[in-house]
Amino acid sequence: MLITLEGLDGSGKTTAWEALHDAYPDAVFTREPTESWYGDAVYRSMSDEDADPLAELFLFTADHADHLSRVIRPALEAGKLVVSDRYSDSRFAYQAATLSETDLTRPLEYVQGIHAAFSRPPDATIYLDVDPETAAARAGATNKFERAEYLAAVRDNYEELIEANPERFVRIDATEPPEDVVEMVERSVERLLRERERRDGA
Ligand SMILES: Nc1ncnc2c1ncn2[C@@H]1O[C@H](COP(=O)(O)OP(=O)(O)OP(=O)(O)O)[C@@H](O)[C@H]1O
Ligand SMILES: Cc1cn([C@H]2C[C@H](O)[C@@H](COP(=O)(O)O)O2)c(=O)[nH]c1=O
Repeated sequence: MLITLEGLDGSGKTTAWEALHDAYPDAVFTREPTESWYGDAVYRSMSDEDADPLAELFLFTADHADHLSRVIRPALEAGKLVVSDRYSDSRFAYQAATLSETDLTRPLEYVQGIHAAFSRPPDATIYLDVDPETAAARAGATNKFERAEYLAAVRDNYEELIEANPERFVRIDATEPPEDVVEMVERSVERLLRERERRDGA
């Protein structure tokens, strides 16, 4: 089963992802951008204020393709639980926001269309919901995406994704204290695994 953690920068994904390690020692914990050379290229693009948005989308997408073939698909084929800190929804939400400043029409559909041909959608996605101002303040503007105005557009895209796939997303109020957010995430994962077991056994 593939569970992803999504949300704005600073929403607390990594805090929750780390907390889950103890509860699920046999699971595969992974993240995007990855630590491969494709991931390095992504970080290089993120540090360039003038990076071409379309070129940047394809760097992120190349990193995802490598992540899928090297980590995600083998782990799922081995029957593992996989928990990924960011995954394809990050591209849909972030790069669609970046591409909205170009001539490309319907960027959200465009980015989803690129993935449809080769990606593997998550079975469930935990969305840590936080307002853009809190997100930007927590994240500390360490990259060009961590600005409240841009994050507001990213959040609108996440909302569109949730509206289109309500059964896949679990929304958690990430403005609550960290220990409460972690507990809500842990309970959600427990419930998702129980439901999965019930479905598989039926
Ligand atoms: N619920 C919370 N309330 C207040 N601060 C929090 C909360 N969750 C996380 N933080 C703090 O916000 C900062 C970012 O947290 P974290 O790295 O977990 O977020 P993230 O979603 O993974 O961010 P990014 O996408 O930028 O990596 C950290 O300093 C963390 O301690
Ligand atoms: C996977 C992915 C990530 N991003 C952005 C979102 C964040 O600003 C950074 C990743 O930073 P982190 O602190 O290491 O989580 O990258 C993106 O724009 N598109 C993506 O697909």
